[in-house]
Amino acid sequence: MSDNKNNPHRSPEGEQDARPAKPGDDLSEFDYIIVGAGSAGCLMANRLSANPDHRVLLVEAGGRDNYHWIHIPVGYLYCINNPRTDWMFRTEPDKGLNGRSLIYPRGKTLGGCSSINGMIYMRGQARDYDHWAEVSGDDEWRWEQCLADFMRHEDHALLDDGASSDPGQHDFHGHGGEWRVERQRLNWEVLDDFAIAAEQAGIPRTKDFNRGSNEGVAYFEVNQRAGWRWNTAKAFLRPALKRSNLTLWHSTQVNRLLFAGGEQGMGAETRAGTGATDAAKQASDLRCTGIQVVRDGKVINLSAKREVVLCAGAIGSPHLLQVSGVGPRALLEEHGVEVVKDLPGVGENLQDHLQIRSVYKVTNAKTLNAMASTLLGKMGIGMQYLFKRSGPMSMAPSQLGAFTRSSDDYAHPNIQYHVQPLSLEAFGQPLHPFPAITASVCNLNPTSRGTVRLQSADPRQAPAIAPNYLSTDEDRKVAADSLRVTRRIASQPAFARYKPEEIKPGVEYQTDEELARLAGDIGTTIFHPVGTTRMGRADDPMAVVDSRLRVRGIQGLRVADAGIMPTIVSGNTNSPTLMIAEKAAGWILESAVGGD
Ligand SMILES: Cc1cc2nc3c(=O)[nH]c(=O)nc-3n(C[C@H](O)[C@H](O)[C@H](O)COP(=O)(O)OP(=O)(O)OC[C@H]3O[C@@H](n4cnc5c(N)ncnc54)[C@H](O)[C@@H]3O)c2cc1C
Repeated sequence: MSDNKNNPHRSPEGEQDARPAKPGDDLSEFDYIIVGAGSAGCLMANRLSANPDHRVLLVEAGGRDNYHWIHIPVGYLYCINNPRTDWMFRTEPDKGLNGRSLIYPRGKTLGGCSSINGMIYMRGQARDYDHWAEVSGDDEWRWEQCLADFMRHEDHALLDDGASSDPGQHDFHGHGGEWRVERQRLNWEVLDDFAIAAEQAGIPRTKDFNRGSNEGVAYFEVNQRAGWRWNTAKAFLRPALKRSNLTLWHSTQVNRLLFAGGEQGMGAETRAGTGATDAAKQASDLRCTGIQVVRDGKVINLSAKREVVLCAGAIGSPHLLQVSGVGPRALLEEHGVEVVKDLPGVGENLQDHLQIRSVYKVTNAKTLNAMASTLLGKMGIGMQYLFKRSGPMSMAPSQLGAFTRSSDDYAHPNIQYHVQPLSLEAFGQPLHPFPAITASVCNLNPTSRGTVRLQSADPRQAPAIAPNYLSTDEDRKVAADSLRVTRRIASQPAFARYKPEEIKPGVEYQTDEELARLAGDIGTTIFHPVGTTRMGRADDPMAVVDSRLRVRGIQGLRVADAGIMPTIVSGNTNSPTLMIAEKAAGWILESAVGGD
């Protein structure tokens, strides 16, 4: 292909990502094709391309991560709900939220959600991973094994000097990897006192949330480097792009997966029936052979000799599977999609953390509301960042964290706090004109389950996202109890000097029923959708992937992103997703060596 415009190795936006073809290269054939350059996809591209013999293509729907607000931490506020960086999804009206529909941010740029997220470094609890091992029947998912994969790519700032006064730091943290973890660069007196109040309310101080039990209160650690956001594009992708065997196509949406084989060729299962013998035959025959993209108005098919790896996230991966004919038969047929493989679990089992944001108006306190309300204040904030890379512009939106129990019914922490020195009516709205803090609390282990379902056979049309929040009695009870825990903390002596006034949800509401309804009024996503392509044992009909993340009944296809979590982790989901990708990459490379 001499015409660069039609050369699939050329990025649509310029030369930077183009890779010169070597003589004899088939320009449409790779060993591995990775769909999505988000949190998982960037790590995956790095690992698979480390062997120069592997030709790897990474395809991302969003553009480059060259928007300044991606890199300045506070810019999070400007990346959410911005079509330059966000898919701009909305949820279906949700009964548990009293009929409200939420904006549902998902990163659409290199780095994916890691380019627009809150940067909190959190692994969850050991019991989360031990549970995955039980559900999947594979001890590789036990906490000890997962810990090794967390540490494999970690670069913890407390180990920068080669030693730490805390010996535990070496046992639980890595250094020299790509994924930078630092302490935050500012603190707030009002949050310091909130932490003391939490202690007075019975939540112990912790020095590290990431050793298997995150119980306690502390400032979060963040994925930043010297005051800049550290997204996965910078960490994993940029260094790998120097390799001539890695090709990146950004601004290119994958429209569907391509298949071959099965009982009667592509789409066999629809025609061949679903008897056990057929299923066994398809399991050995049906193969994902590549992807289809549209570039410059042209349909291009690209083939993967070894594997296609889906890293399109908990919304993008099930949607792509469904429009490609892999999903619940009835749903696909309803939308006129030919069934390639009837997998009822695709798009089911959506889990998310619902944050319930209590707002306390305070007096005698410095908060961002007041600082950012005057021109002088704004200039001061700008100067602090310019000269010291600190101050509110370096700020992760949630600074102080706490993990505790909503009631004595729980043997382990089942709620998480994100405490912010600011308040607003809703994301995208201005800060309140009075000093206030927000104590956001979420149920870490919700029992409500939602769905992601295609609405059309056209891959460009967004799927219907229905989280189904607060749809179980247990979740409504935890919501009510967690609001009571918030009140208990705010009423402790250490916080009294701020004369906290609960303006949301409002002290007049006290019963379980009232509080659960209010949780529905003020609850919103904390941006952690997972579970929609979940892993499980062979006899689990709703499992989409096996414990090594291979899509059931289809060769050459894996999912390695947040969607594979059978149950949501008890904490933020970004670094657990990287751990998943790290494991998956290891298995993919092992298969390559074994000729699998
Ligand atoms: C606003 C926000 C705040 C958050 N805060 C935190 C936090 O502080 N800490 C934390 O741990 N977690 C946080 N999270 C969650 C965390 O970032 C995600 O769980 C994690 O990034 C998911 O990674 P992923 O690889 O599964 O998906 P993503 O990072 O979403 O990557 C998927 C990629 O695939 C691309 N894609 C999708 N479909 C296609 C297609 N058809 N063709 C080509 N490309 C496609 C997308 O554009 C995207 O780049 C937050 C998330 C958001 C949105």
